[in-house]
Formats: sequence, structure tokens, C-alpha cells
Amino acid sequence: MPEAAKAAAQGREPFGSRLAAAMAARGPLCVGIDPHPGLLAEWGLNDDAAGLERFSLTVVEAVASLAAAVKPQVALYERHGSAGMAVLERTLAAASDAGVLSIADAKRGDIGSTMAAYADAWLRDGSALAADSVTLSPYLGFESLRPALDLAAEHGRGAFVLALTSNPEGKSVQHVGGAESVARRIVEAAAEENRRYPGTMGSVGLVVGATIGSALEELGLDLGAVRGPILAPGLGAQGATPADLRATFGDAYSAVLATSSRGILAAGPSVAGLRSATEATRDGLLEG
Ligand SMILES: O=c1ccn([C@@H]2O[C@H](COP(=O)(O)O)[C@@H](O)[C@H]2O)c(=O)[nH]1
Repeated sequence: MPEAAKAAAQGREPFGSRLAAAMAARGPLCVGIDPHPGLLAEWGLNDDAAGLERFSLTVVEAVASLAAAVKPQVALYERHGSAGMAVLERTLAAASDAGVLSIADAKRGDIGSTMAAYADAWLRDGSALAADSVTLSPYLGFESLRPALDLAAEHGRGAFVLALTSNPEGKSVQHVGGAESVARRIVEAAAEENRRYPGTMGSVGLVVGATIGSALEELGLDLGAVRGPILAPGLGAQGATPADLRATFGDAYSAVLATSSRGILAAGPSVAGLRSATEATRDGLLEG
């Protein structure tokens, strides 16, 4: 049975279609949920599971109707051990209840047999950690991600594969090869993967930083050919502006889901403050 039909049989449209609809309705912004110790302190919360929960649920409540997606940063829950992971489970459930798509920023990647276990955790129906999509690291080879790519397709969920990350050190691996760069391999593999999805947007996206400047041009990469969403971190706290995003992505800008965490979260803990920062960021992305 084709993937779209399988996912629909389970009552869920493919992730790419659901994200495209959310971006059309609410704009191209994802709000990152990054409960850094410093932010918890600024919000008057303890650096413990209770503080983490108050922080996370406040963000979901504030932004669910304004953002196309939320992106909890898994590391910041993991540092609280099992209690933190339980908060992450409740945060993902709250996002789902509030009707906003979730991207678990877990950056998982492993050999195929263990990748299947990661896929079960983040993408299988019934898993307490199941999110609408998950970030994946292709350092063990794009094809090592196969269990996650297939399970995502089967369950109407999605994946964002790291291609050109927003940190300056990323170049030392991702640009290697010049015209035949490592990043090109990832971009081409994602494009191939999205052939299994009909419609305008496939369910396999890429992570491409808003801070990469002219790298797409230098490496000769055409993100339009991917037919998938481009998750672009780096807006706000890492210095990128909406104008930078437009200049960096050019014709592919319509597929860009910009994500900002600290730049918006600094406006908390008031729900009104978070909402107004989210609206301002989103409006900046929508303005020509
Ligand atoms: O290339 C990447 C991939 C992921 N991230 C993640 O996005 C957020 C950015 O947070 P800000 O506070 O808006 O800087 C964070 O969770 C990173 O792990 C990234 O920045 N770059």
C-alpha cells in the first residue's frame, strides 16, 4: 500500500501535508522549547522537573495557536534524568492536545538495528515519546536512518535530517568534498526519499541553519528539489534575521520553517509576553 494510504488508514495525513497546512494557516515559525537552566532562573523557576514542567506547558499554552510547530530540545529534558523525560512525554502530549505539531529535537542516528529502537521511541504510535517528527543525524550514513524513515512514513510522522547545521564547526564535515560535498549527499538522499510522498511537501525535511550565509551557492545546492520542509535554526539568539533567511534560502524560502528558542523564550514567563514575541517573530518572517 502506498505510504500516504497507509498513514491515512491510521487516521493521520502524512507529516509533510500536515506541516504544509500548518505553515499556510499560521506562518513559517517553529518555537523551540529549550528549558536552559539560565532561562528557568529568569522565569523564577527551579532547575528541577517541576520547573521544567511549568516552563514547557507555559510555552505550549502560549504559542500553540500561533506557531506551525514546537520543538522541544531533548537534551534539556535528558539532563533531569527519568523525571525530565516524563516531563517531555507530557509536553509532547500537551502539544498534541493543543493541536500544534511537534518536532522532537533528539538528533538521533545509529546503525540500523539500534536505529530501529530509536524509531520506535520517537515515531511509533503508542510510544509515550512519540512526536510528529524527530531530528536525525546522518553521520552513520543516510541509509542507516532507514528504520526511522520507514516508520515515519507508515505512521504519518516525519523526520528532519541534519544537512548544514547552524554552528560554525559544522562546515568542517558538511562542506567536505566541495561540489560533491557531504551535504550534497544528504540533500540528494532526502530528495529521493520524498519521491514516495505525493503532494507539494514530502515528510522528510532537512535541517539547514539560518546562519550558513552563502553556503548553498558555494556548494551548488538546490533545496527546491528536495520537496521537503527546511527546518532553519539560528534565528534570534544565534544572530540570524528574517532578511538573512530570505537571502540565504532564495527560491526555497517557501519551504523554510524557521525555528527560534531563546529569542522567544526570553519574553517569558508571562503568556502575553511569549505570545507577543511569537507574533512579532512570525510577522517578521511573513513580511516581504
Ligand atoms: O543546526 C542546528 C540544529 C539544531 N539546533 C537547535 O535549535 C535550537 C536553537 O536554539 P536558539 O536558542 O534559537 O539558538 C537548539 O535547540 C539547538 O540545539 C541548532 O541551533 N542548530
